[in-house]
Amino acid sequence: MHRRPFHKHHGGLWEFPGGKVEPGERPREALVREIQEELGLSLAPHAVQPVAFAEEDETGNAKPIVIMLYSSAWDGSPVAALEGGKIAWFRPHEIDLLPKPPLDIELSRRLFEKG
Ligand SMILES: Nc1nc2c([nH]c(=O)n2[C@H]2C[C@H](O)[C@@H](COP(=O)(O)OP(=O)(O)OP(=O)(O)O)O2)c(=O)[nH]1
Repeated sequence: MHRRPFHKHHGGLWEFPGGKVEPGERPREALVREIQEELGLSLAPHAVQPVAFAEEDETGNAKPIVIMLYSSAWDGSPVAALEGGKIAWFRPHEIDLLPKPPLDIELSRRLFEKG
């Protein structure tokens, strides 16, 4: 998980690492780029699999946010939080207890929900 830098929106909260999709990118390409930029990890695009998505339910936001969660296999270890904040590994029950932004709360529920 990545703890957002304190000066940013939702600062100090723990989120799934990632970032915004740029124009002309597919979401999974954005994820591969962001994980390289933020963590120094190379993901193979074909190893990236969609898991869930969560969307803001409030109306009135000019740019409503949708976050897509993917899982992936990888080689190596994350280098550091290269763009600020902090990274750390947690077990599912620990992720439940972390302070998270609203959509990451929703995504972690989906990720760990039992069939
Ligand atoms: N992870 C997460 N982000 C959220 C939620 N709600 C919400 O408005 N956001 C905002 C915070 C950020 O502005 C944006 C996520 O973009 P990002 O991961 O690239 O964050 P960032 O602040 O580093 O981006 P930037 O604007 O500095 O480029 O979405 C939420 O529930 N979870």
